[in-house]
Amino acid sequence: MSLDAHDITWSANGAPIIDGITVSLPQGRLTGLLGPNGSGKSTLLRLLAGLLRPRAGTVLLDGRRLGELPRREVARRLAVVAQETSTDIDMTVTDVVMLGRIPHRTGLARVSGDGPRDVLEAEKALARCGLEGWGDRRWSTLSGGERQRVNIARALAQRPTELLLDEPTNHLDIHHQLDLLRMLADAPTTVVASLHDLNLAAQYCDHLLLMEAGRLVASGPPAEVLTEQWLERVYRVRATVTLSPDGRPHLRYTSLDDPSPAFTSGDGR
Ligand SMILES: Nc1ncnc2c1ncn2[C@@H]1O[C@H](COP(=O)(O)OP(=O)(O)OP(=O)(O)O)[C@@H](O)[C@H]1O
Repeated sequence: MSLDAHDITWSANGAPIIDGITVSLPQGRLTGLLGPNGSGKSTLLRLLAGLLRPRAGTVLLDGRRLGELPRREVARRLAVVAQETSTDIDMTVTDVVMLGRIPHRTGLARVSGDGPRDVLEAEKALARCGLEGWGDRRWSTLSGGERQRVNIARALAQRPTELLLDEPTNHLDIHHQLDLLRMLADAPTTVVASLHDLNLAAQYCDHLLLMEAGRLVASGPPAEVLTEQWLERVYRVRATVTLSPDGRPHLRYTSLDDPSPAFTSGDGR
């Protein structure tokens, strides 16, 4: 089970958005995709998911070109949780989660609807997202964070081998952010998630990818990627990095434009 990109590019209106990225997602691990606003994280996730076709280069699933695989196989294998969700659909939580089971239906089940396995997977997925008993709630009545968790349950119900999530901690309170990242870190699935909270990325991810202006500028374990030098260059922040006993970095930062006493000297204060 592997998902790789080789020298992929993508552009819009002649401007390069993804500029020659080569990447392999570590199998069964949680990879954090980092980078400032507009650096290309969502676009890279869409390319890896086959939702966009690279202008050049290839995306390979188990060594086979994504564009040449049967769509059904890709729909079973890859699950995507995108950033935006529609607010006005009139479905129950169970209906939404069951969407994740559609690629698995074959033969008669395509028309006969949910089978016992589908129901079981949906219930398990809801439970993993702390949503037991929520099946009859109407989607349109859910809060932003509740919708986010239902969408993640839909992706888990799909039982993907590769799970791609665009800012999955968006809308979630800190308790649910920690629960989600722990669950993703413990899952036997290959997971890549774009994240803006660098300390959470450091705490839970096995592997990090750091993007800047459409390019992948650093990749590796958190302690190799979240360095003071990279943070200053890519995010324009001055950081102090300390390592916790398990070797994971912990960051404290301030903007380069902020003359904070913690980071200045000789100014008489
Ligand atoms: N279809 C498009 N047409 C024009 N520009 C686009 C298109 N898609 C993306 N872009 C531009 O490409 C850049 C990368 O966008 P992308 O959404 O991938 O960034 P991101 O790293 O996910 O940002 P954020 O952290 O703000 O979500 C942005 O400058 C965006 O405006």
